[in-house]
Amino acid sequence: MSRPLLSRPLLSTDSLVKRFGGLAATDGLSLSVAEGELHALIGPNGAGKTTLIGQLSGELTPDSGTILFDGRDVTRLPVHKRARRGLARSFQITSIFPSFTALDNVALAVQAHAGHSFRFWRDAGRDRRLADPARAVLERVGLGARADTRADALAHGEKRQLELAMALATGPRLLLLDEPMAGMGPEDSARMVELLQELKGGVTILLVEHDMDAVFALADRITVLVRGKDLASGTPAQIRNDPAVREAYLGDEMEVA
Ligand SMILES: Nc1ncnc2c1ncn2[C@@H]1O[C@H](COP(=O)(O)OP(=O)(O)OP(=O)(O)O)[C@@H](O)[C@H]1O
Repeated sequence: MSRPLLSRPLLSTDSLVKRFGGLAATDGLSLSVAEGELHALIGPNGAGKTTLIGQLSGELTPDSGTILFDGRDVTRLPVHKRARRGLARSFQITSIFPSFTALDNVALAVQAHAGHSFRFWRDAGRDRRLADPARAVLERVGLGARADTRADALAHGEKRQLELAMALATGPRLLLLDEPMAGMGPEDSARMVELLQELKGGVTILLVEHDMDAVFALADRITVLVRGKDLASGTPAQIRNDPAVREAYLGDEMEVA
């Protein structure tokens, strides 16, 4: 049974196309993400998931088609203007300042979003207007006890939690998460699933993830991308039972989901 979208989608694409030379990495894709849902995007390597996220965040410009966010056309809007409107991509670990504490890193993200022009940005964590909300976000992702630890002393899983905290600190309405479990062991993955479970509903999430157990545990809806096209979209149960999906992609992996 398909779940109707109760409201207009928070994010949608219409006939989106992105080519790299002769290859259509995004090939006429129309996708919609409803407010409040956790929508997972899966597909084999090279299916075009990262390319799509890049276009949604504004790092890549589509060749044609449109992207609507909250009813407005953002197709040509730069990254920072989309972020201002609440469309945020989780920061990559490379954007963490390694010699700063977890708190300072999050405080800087709060500051960047608030648009304050503080002069001493190295001391962002000492300004209570930044530190208080930053601490709250660190608590939310389970890093409260690590606030004063330098980022480079955090374990890999904690760094990914920190990235998530930095994205949440910008107060997004929709979070784009590109493989948040990548490189994690089973314990950290389980912790991240728990964390996303807690965030679900409060913020709309578009999740790209290869970990099928995580995807099927978390997603309200799943879109399967193959060669830049939407092979199938639906609830986890619909996707699990879709013969075209099983044939084209999931095969045996579905047995464990
Ligand atoms: N900058 C680029 N220049 C040329 N080709 C690219 C570029 N970025 C991506 N591609 C190609 O576009 C296709 C889609 O790549 P993309 O990284 O979006 O897939 P993906 O689904 O994210 O894959 P993976 O699961 O392996 O991360 C691939 O064939 C890839 O080689």
